[in-house]
Amino acid sequence: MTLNIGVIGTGAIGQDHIRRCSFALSGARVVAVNDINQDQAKKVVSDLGIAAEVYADAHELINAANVDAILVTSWGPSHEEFVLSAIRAGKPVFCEKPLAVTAAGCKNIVDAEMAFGKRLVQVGFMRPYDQGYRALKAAIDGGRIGEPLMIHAAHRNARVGQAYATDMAITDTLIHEINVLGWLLDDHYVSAQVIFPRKTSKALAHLKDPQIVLLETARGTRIDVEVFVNCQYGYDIQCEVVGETGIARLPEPSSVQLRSEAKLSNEILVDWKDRFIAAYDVELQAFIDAVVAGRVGGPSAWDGYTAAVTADACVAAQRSGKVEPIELPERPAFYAPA
Ligand SMILES: NC(=O)c1ccc[n+]([C@@H]2O[C@H](COP(=O)([O-])OP(=O)(O)OC[C@H]3O[C@@H](n4cnc5c(N)ncnc54)[C@H](O)[C@@H]3O)[C@@H](O)[C@H]2O)c1
Ligand SMILES: O[C@H]1[C@H](O)[C@@H](O)[C@H](O)[C@@H](O)[C@H]1O
Repeated sequence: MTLNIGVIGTGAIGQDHIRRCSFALSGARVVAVNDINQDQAKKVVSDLGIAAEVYADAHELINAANVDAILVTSWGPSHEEFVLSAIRAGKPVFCEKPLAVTAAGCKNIVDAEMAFGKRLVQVGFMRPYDQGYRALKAAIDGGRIGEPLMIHAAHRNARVGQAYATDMAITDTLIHEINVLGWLLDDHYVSAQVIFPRKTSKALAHLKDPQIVLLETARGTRIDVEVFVNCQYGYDIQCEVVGETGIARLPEPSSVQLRSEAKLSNEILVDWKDRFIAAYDVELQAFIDAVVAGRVGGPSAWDGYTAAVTADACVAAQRSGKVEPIELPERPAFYAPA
């Protein structure tokens, strides 16, 4: 069976996912697209040369008889509406992060999915599909470094645009660490604090950059994450786990090591699309395969919700300067790992 996919949002990652569903992955094709910028949606379809219908209305796309599953890749604030609409239609939906821009919005999705009675939602947290993070988790779970005590992490973007605000360092950027570090440790967060070091002159006036986020997990592991979104030099993701008997470090993406002009050097990537290209392929192929097999797996709406609750506490910590508690409700049996 070929899965017929409808895509809402044909911006940067929407185009990337349409391309991979159409040309890189197997078992699916994109038959419908929508964007509030209809000209852009039309251009994407024509540039890629795919036979997809351009819908003026996202809800019509969701309910179209020939659309089996939905990808939501529009702006964050529109995600909740489209995911709820997909659940109402009983269709599997892959939603890019964030699942919704508020914890309350994510909870609405969790409630709707539980009321439907079957998992339909996969959230686009791709890092657990990255080979490097998987190797790191295998080292931790295999007891190679003893119990994890601390994590030192960094999430650096070369630069961000005018629309990027101080709280987006949490809701748009740190959200990946919130997800992947919880998954790495199989633990959840109990408190957050945010510290603002000296501000870089490369950030726009309204943005506090860099930031250091301190997280504490239920088992007492302490995590520091440097979020630095105008670092200039590249897209750089670092993660070092300090355990009782050793240290495990996220591998660098592979690149040719050059000995040239009296220098030993490796290239650093600059674009998130390249850094996680394989992880995006694996996560979307997993979604397609699962839906074809009649189920949905991967990061769940509950994962999206708990990430949002944690992010809310971090944003509160940005504003208060204090250590903010994180209170998570018990995970419902509905979302127990398979
Ligand atoms: N997993 C990742 O690593 C990753 C990477 C990039 C972006 N994202 C997420 O993907 C989403 C999109 O990001 P992007 O970088 O592609 O942004 P973008 O601005 O390039 O594209 C967003 C698109 O959504 C469209 N849009 C906005 N509101 C809409 C609506 N109501 N209905 C239909 N279309 C609408 C816009 O016109 C635009 O074309 C964001 O939530 C972002 O956080 C995730
Ligand atoms: O939407 C993007 C994307 O999620 C990237 O992975 C992250 O590094 C950026 O900070 C964020 O703006």
